[in-house]
Amino acid sequence: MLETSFRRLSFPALTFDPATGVATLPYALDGLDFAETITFPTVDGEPPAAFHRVLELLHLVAGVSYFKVGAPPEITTTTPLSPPAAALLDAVYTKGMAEYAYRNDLPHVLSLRVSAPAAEPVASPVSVAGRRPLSPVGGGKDSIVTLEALRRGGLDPVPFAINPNWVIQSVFAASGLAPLAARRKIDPKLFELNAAGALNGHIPVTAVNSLIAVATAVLHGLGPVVMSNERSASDPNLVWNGHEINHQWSKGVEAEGLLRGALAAHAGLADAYFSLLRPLSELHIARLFAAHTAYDEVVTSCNAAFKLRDASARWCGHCPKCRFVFLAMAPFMPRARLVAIFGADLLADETQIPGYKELLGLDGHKPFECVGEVEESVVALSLLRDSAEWAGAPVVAELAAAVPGAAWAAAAGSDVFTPGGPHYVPAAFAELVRA
Ligand SMILES: CC(=O)N[C@H]1[C@@H](OP(=O)(O)OP(=O)(O)OC[C@H]2O[C@@H](n3ccc(=O)[nH]c3=O)[C@H](O)[C@@H]2O)O[C@H](CO)[C@@H](O)[C@@H]1O[C@H](C)C(=O)N[C@@H](C)C(=O)N[C@@H](CCC(=O)O)C(=O)O
Ligand SMILES: Nc1ncnc2c1ncn2[C@@H]1O[C@H](COP(=O)(O)OP(=O)(O)OP(=O)(O)O)[C@@H](O)[C@H]1O
Repeated sequence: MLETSFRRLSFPALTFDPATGVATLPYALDGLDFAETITFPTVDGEPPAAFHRVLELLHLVAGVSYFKVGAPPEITTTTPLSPPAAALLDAVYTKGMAEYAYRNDLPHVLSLRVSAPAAEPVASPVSVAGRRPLSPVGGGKDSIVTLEALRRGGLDPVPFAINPNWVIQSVFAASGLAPLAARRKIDPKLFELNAAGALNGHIPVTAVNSLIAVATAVLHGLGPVVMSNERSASDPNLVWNGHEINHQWSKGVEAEGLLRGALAAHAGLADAYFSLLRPLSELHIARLFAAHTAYDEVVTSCNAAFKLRDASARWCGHCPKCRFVFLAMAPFMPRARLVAIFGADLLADETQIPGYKELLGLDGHKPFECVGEVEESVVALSLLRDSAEWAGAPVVAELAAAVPGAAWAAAAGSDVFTPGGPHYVPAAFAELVRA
């Protein structure tokens, strides 16, 4: 039984104006019309054919924001799709929308299919691996580690962001590299509908950002888009009705493989997208970040700083991501430096204990946030328990007493500092984050 009266999401033709760089992506949810605009940094001349093909994928993927107003059972496009492109779309609307389906109790979303005419995949995709990489910057520690690794490897990366706020602009400035930026404007009608109580929820935003980044790279004749998505992004938060629910699905390795396949088959682009940090744990990335002090005054991983409205200035200090990143960085930097970065000492604040218990697997499930695995939190705590600087911090002391012996034993044998797991990092890049 469907809980929605909407029948179909469809995709009227998109347009692109090379003079202004504006792509207009229209959507129709039964009688409701929406249009999202993306303003790309312009270049002289006509864009390559591959750019239009990437825009087609972007148009279809970015429809998730409008789909979620009604969760219609039909999603229909007239754009012909080869099997790899269709596989990406099906997964984005089901696995990418799984948290939305779970929270709104809409199980039909988990088995939707995107209806499209069939197409043949591009026969011989062309590799872009040898060109300058585009390095998306999210304002947090991960993309700083990637940017600096690419720079150290002599690859001359171009930093890139969508709607860079002051945090991201400050990261650009601290890097000293010349960036590119795109503007994304969601149809304001969506916010009016949300305010009026429409269905709402999480969307796989990294899939949208990734395709905007690839389109920008193609437009500017650049090479691979090098993401900063870590190993634990692939792990689900929970299982519901037999389906994995992963808040970070479009940051995970399955989405990465599907996007690569769709870019090759639909746009003829090989090696156009990968995550440099995929083999690494969050804790490992935090250790690498500690070597870069130039970003301390600006680095911000807290999602509250990236809201479209009422964003916090930097770290809010009371969300799961703030708690996790504080814990992950603490073993690798002096306490005074960490407190200066966050503007607070979260491990001295006993009100944080219930939130830390969730991260340590002592309560509830892994929060719907970008946080590492329980094992990473336990390993970080074990390092702090043995540290002269941190062992006496009230939160460390109380948590250390609460963690059971079996968890300490698992942490002792943990592989969190051993790169591993499935990844798409090309051989030429693999050594960059080993140092
Ligand atoms: C910043 C944030 O975490 N936002 C999530 C939050 O939305 P909120 O209403 O608090 O603020 P806004 O982000 O300003 O959104 C306003 C409304 O607009 C909708 N919307 C936004 C972006 C978009 O691309 N499409 C949209 O429809 C949004 O739904 C709001 O109604 O809660 C929302 C509901 O759960 C989340 O959808 C918002 O998440 C943003 C899309 C976002 O950018 N989140 C990332 C920080 C994020 O969660 N990243 C994940 C990776 C997820 C993935 O698979 O890619 C992570 O890093 O773990
Ligand atoms: N506004 C944006 N523009 C371009 N890329 C973005 C943007 N926001 C996030 N990203 C990219 O999406 C991926 C996931 O973002 P995420 O927020 O996890 O990374 P981060 O900000 O680098 O680090 P942290 O995990 O510490 O917040 C990263 O590759 C990041 O560079």
